[in-house]
Parts: sequence; C-alpha cells; structure tokens
Amino acid sequence: MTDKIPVTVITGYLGAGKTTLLNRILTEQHGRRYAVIVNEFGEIGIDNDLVVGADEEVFEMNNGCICCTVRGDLIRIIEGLMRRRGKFDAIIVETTGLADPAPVAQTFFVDADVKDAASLDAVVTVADAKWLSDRLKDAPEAKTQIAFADVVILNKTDLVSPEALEEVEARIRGINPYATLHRAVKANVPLDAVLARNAFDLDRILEIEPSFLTVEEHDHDHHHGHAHHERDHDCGPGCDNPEHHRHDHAHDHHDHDHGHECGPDCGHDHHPHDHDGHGHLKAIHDAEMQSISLRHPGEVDPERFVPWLNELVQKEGPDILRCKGIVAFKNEPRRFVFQGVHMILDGDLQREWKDGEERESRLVFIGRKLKEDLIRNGFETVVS
Ligand SMILES: Nc1nc2c(ncn2[C@@H]2O[C@H](COP(=O)(O)OP(=O)(O)OP(=O)(O)O)[C@@H](O)[C@H]2O)c(=O)[nH]1
Repeated sequence: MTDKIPVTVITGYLGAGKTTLLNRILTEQHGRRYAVIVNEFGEIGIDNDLVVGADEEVFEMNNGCICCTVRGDLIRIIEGLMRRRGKFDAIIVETTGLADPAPVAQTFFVDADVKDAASLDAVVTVADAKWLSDRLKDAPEAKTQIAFADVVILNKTDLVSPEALEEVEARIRGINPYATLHRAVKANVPLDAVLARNAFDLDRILEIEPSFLTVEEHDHDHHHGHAHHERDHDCGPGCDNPEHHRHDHAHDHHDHDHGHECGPDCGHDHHPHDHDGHGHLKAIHDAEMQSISLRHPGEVDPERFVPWLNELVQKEGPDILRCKGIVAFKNEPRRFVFQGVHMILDGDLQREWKDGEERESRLVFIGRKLKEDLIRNGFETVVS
C-alpha cells in the first residue's frame, strides 16, 4: 500500500460546503501538491472557476450524473494523472452534491490499473448543520453520503443553536457511528482531520481512535465470528452488472423517515436529549440506515469465512453501502483487513499481529435495511 497515491473523496449535499473545504485545502500551506478532480452536475464548469490555487491542476468531469459515468471518466483521468507521477502527492475528488459516492469509491477497488496506482484514503462528507436534518428526510443521497463517510465535517455550525447542533450530530451518529465527526464553520477543520487519514487502514484508525468499531447501541453482544481473507468480487472494469451501478435512489424516493420524528415528548432512546453520561448525545436511530458490528474473540477459518462473506455481499450488496473488517485467520501471522462497497470487496493481509495483541475479528456493515439476523447468524455459524 505504500507508494500508492492517496485519494480523498469529498462528498456532501448541494451547498454543504464542499468547494469551501476544497479551497481551504488548496490554499493552506501544507507543502503538498494536489491534483483535483471535480465532478459537476450540469454542463458548465462553474466549480472549476471557484477553485483557487495556482499550482493545482483541476480536471472536470462534466458528463452529468457521476453515478453513470464515473468509472470510465475517473479511470481515464487517474490513468492520465499517473503518467505524470511525481508532479503531485495526492488526489482529491470533489463529487457533485447529488452523487452516490459508491461508484467513486468502487473505482479504487475495481480497476486493476487504478488499484495499483492509487488508494482511497478517505471519504469525507461535508454536511450542512442547518439543513441536513431536512435533507435526511427527503433526499436519499444525503443519507447515503453520511453513511459512506469516514470523516464527517459538520459545517455551517454558525447557523444553528447548540441544541440543534446536538440533534443533527445525533442524527449523523444514528446513520454512521463510525465516522470521525468535526464541527466546522466555513470548513475550518485542521487539514490532517481530512487528508492523509488512511481511513481505510483500520489499524491506523484503531490506533488513533480505539473506539472505532465499537458501537454501544449496536454491539449487542460479542458475536462469534471469524472474518477473513478474501480476495473480492472483482468484477473487472467491464462489469455490466446493473446491481453494481445501482442507483440507490430507486427504492428510496418514498423514504421519509417515518417513525423517528418523535418530538420533544418522546421517551425513546433516540431522543435528542438523551445523553450517554459523557455529555454526548446518543445516536438518533435511523429507520432506514443502520450499522451492524460483529466481533469474534479468536481465530477464524478462512475456508469458511471467505465464502460466507463473498456470498453475503453478493446477495445483500445492494443494501450494504460499506463494510470493513479486521480478521484473525487461523495459522496466519498477519491481520486480514477488508473493505467493501456494495458487492465489491477488497482485502489483503496486512501487518502481523503484535505480541500480546488479542487475535480477534471485528466486522462492520453499514447499509439500508440490513438483514441483521441473517448477517449475525451467518457469522455465528461460520465462526462456531
Ligand atoms: N454561514 C455559513 N456559510 C457557509 C459556510 N460554509 C460555506 N458557506 C457558504 O455556503 C455556500 C455553499 O458553499 P460551497 O462550498 O459552494 O458548497 P458546495 O457543497 O461546494 O456546493 P455545491 O457545489 O453547490 O454542491 C457558499 O455561499 C459558502 O460561502 C459556513 O460554515 N457558514
């Protein structure tokens, strides 16, 4: 993974502050050179003109919906960039506000040339503190973008009251308890909160944020399971499987989060005023999006685990937005680390387990209407 160019994908709903964040990145003195890929919804390259920074190269993808064209376009642009290696240190992709981040993220797992040259560093989602709660009700893209995030920048905090801010934060947590969340005004986050995160390197995340993969509300018990070794469903760049290009909107237009607008009198756990004892609001559970974490203390048989995982993501992939895991394989000194987007999985053996480190397996699935029993029971069976 070492000499691959890190790629940061910036997503977020229309007007949330993506360009503001990008400009901040490009104008700050960080000594790094970025190649920027901007996707726009529409014909005219306005964003390009708004992006400042003389040294950066900006490539536009004006082919309309990123969901449909992203693979080809992105692959072509990245391949072009690779011919100029050495001229930049990292790549930033700013997606349109209406984009499903899945095809963008998948590009870095699927195309062999891209995969060899670049690695997805993190998906950063910019959220508008004032409007996100409303968009979560009527815009499935907004929810998907939150679910996808490794890092959430909760921007425009100057426009809301502290209470409203707590509430929107709790909503974000309800959708994606795993992302790192930063509050911001004009996207004023420290750049190392956004860049060079290596967010997909779970080892690193766990070192920085030991609680990652630990979700109180969902971590019902320590499920046994082995996670493991797998080499993905690499469909290849020519894959035409419509499921792999699925527009999640298709099934979501009527999702309006019924059932979770409990109001101030609600006594449920997801109530905004429900603190966890540490001054933090608990997650407000989302009716539609959920996350499941699985844990198995001990080793896992890759011969059983890998086929299970492959089959699971193949069948349930349309509903699984993201999955990640670290697995202890039997007779394997190294940790197996995987991540996936819908039905595309990628994984490899990374560093060795350290002396004294507990060999355990941890998996996380984030998605829409996940079949929790099926996933938990399947994992139990595989690791038993
Ligand atoms: N009050 C306030 N306004 C902000 C903040 N951050 C950005 N804005 C403004 O919000 C508007 C949209 O910001 P952009 O950075 O263009 O948002 P975007 O996500 O790139 O927008 P699209 O490209 O349309 O999706 C601009 O007018 C910004 O100046 C903030 O923290 N507070």
